[in-house]
Amino acid sequence: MITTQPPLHVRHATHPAQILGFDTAALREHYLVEDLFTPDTVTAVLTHHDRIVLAGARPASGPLALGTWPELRSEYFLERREAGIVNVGAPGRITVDGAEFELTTGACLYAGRGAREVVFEGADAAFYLFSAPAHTDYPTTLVEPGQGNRLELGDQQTANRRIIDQYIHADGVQSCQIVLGVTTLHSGSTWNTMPAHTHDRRTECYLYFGLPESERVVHLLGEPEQTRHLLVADRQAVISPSWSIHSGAGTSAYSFVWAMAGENQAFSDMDGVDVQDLR
Ligand SMILES: O=C[C@H](O)[C@@H](O)CC(=O)C(=O)O
Ligand SMILES: [Zn+2]
Repeated sequence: MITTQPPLHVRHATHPAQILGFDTAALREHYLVEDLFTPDTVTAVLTHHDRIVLAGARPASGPLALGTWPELRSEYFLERREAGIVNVGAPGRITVDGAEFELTTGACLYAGRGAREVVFEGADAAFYLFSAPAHTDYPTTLVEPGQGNRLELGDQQTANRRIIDQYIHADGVQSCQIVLGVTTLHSGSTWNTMPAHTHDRRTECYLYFGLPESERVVHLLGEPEQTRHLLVADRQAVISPSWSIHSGAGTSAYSFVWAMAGENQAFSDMDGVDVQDLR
């Protein structure tokens, strides 16, 4: 069993006034998460925005165990936390306290508070984990790709035709805080989440995947009236504080895992912004 785990990268929360003075490097340092998927390693970032932990696990040459980090002051990672995990690589397996779950590409596993041992397997699997503090235990549950609640949004005319699969949400797999799903763009569409929105009660993170290596997503962030952008590659994540829009246009079609945590789980609790009001 491999348990390679570099130190937890801790990122402090930021105020919307700060982003106005950030140059490209500072924007990337605060909001972009690169290099989550190092072979035989669990890599993690803690953001103080809603105390979310983002992690990547790549069990390349054997089973890889999820450990904890000293900053969490916990005996094991899920002692006071829950996690939503999506496989963004080739099929693999996750074993949670002895129970085995096979995850095909795009499958989602909810691991509830109290699960002591989480082990990842699959030479070409790549597991993306989104975790938030939890106040009670909910059962560990697998959702096959496309088996959540499916929404068809957007239009080919506005280049934003996309499928939103909701997996962990109020009417689906139960959780304390996490709301999570996968959005997939139809071929020829480029825009996600346009018209854009904020939701002051939750932090949201996107993990882009299925994007060819030579392509990029131009991801918009910041307050709606003063936006900034990041150029994002495959398997990179973006942290959007509650005050930030989160929307992107790819140079080709792509998918992304969107996941939120905070005050409520109401998916429709968003403050929409008209396209012409963005700056
Ligand atoms: O709060 C919800 C999230 O931003 C995403 O679900 C939006 C999304 O996937 C999309 O519109 O493409
Ligand atoms: Zn959102």
